[in-house]
Amino acid sequence: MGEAVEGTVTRGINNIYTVIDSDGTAYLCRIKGKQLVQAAGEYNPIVAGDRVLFQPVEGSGEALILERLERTSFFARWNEKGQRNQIVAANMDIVVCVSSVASPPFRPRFIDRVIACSRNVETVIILNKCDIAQKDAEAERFALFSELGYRTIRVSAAQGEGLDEVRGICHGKTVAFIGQSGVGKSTLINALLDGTVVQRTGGISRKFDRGRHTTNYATMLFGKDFTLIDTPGVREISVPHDDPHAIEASFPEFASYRVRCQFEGCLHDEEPGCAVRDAADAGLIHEDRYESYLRMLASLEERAPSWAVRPRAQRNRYADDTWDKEEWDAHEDA
Ligand SMILES: Nc1nc2c(ncn2[C@@H]2O[C@H](COP(=O)(O)OP(=O)(O)OP(=O)(O)O)[C@@H](O)[C@H]2O)c(=O)[nH]1
Ligand SMILES: [Zn+2]
Repeated sequence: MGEAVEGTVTRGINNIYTVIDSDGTAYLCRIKGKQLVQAAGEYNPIVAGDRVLFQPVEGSGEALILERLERTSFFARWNEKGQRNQIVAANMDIVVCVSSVASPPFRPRFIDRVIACSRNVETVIILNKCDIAQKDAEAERFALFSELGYRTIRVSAAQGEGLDEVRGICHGKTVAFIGQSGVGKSTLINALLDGTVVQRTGGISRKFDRGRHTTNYATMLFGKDFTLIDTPGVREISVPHDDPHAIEASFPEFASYRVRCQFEGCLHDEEPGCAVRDAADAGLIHEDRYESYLRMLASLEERAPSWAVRPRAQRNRYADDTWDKEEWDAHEDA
């Protein structure tokens, strides 16, 4: 066994992970002892972008992963089938949400959810297929994102419009691309890489790559001066089950009102004296954004697994002022 070294996971397929070391040498890895202490009870222990400590088996090109290092950021979603939170990619500098003017139809609430699933990382919003005419109401809802402080870029991947601006934000960064199926994410990524993808995974990983898996897992791709994490296109996205306040944090327009809510820890639904709801009623917060927020909150309620703290239960605790931090922590640990 060689010495343990740090590396970056470029992808994982069926418990076989490709990890590159600081020289760019690729190793095929399994997890030592089948389970990582850091990942007990998680849907998937390691994803593209993870930093790991691994131990090469000399001369074999293979290695064992010993430890997952702490993530600086991640993209998480609720996996309906697995009934668990699923980390899709980790340690990215930017999440790019790719949406489209049409086919599939523009869905701003999908974008809202992508923002809520992006943890500790900036979300940049791309509107693709701008060669197709957009309805005024949809253009206005899209423009709202930049008014709220998000970077937005209008592109046509097919016609090459806006790509330089996308390259500009990717420069020197690791950028994860998330999008609904059909928005043109692959077309966009191919255009960005423009045939310049630096193949760093080596030939060895191909023997494990049976093709059909490739679109089900996130994969790191190396461009000339940026790194992309391509993620599978999805039809739906649900926010992860964790502290409901994490969702609220993805609505920056609530910030100036929430401090005036009657209850500390208000989730801005039916609580008495909610300043956020009042602001939405008065048209100071865009009604569709508020509705989008309420739906995310409701999804935590309706689809909550047994271990999750339900927002309503939490609100009731606030309301009668018997909120118990220790109880919350116990749920979190379970
Ligand atoms: N009009 C127009 N069509 C585009 C544009 N970009 C992509 N398309 C088309 O949209 C369709 C879907 O493109 P893909 O790149 O395969 O979409 P995707 O998001 O990778 O889809 P998944 O593989 O399902 O995740 C294709 O028919 C593309 O030709 C664009 O800028 N304008
Ligand atoms: Zn409130």
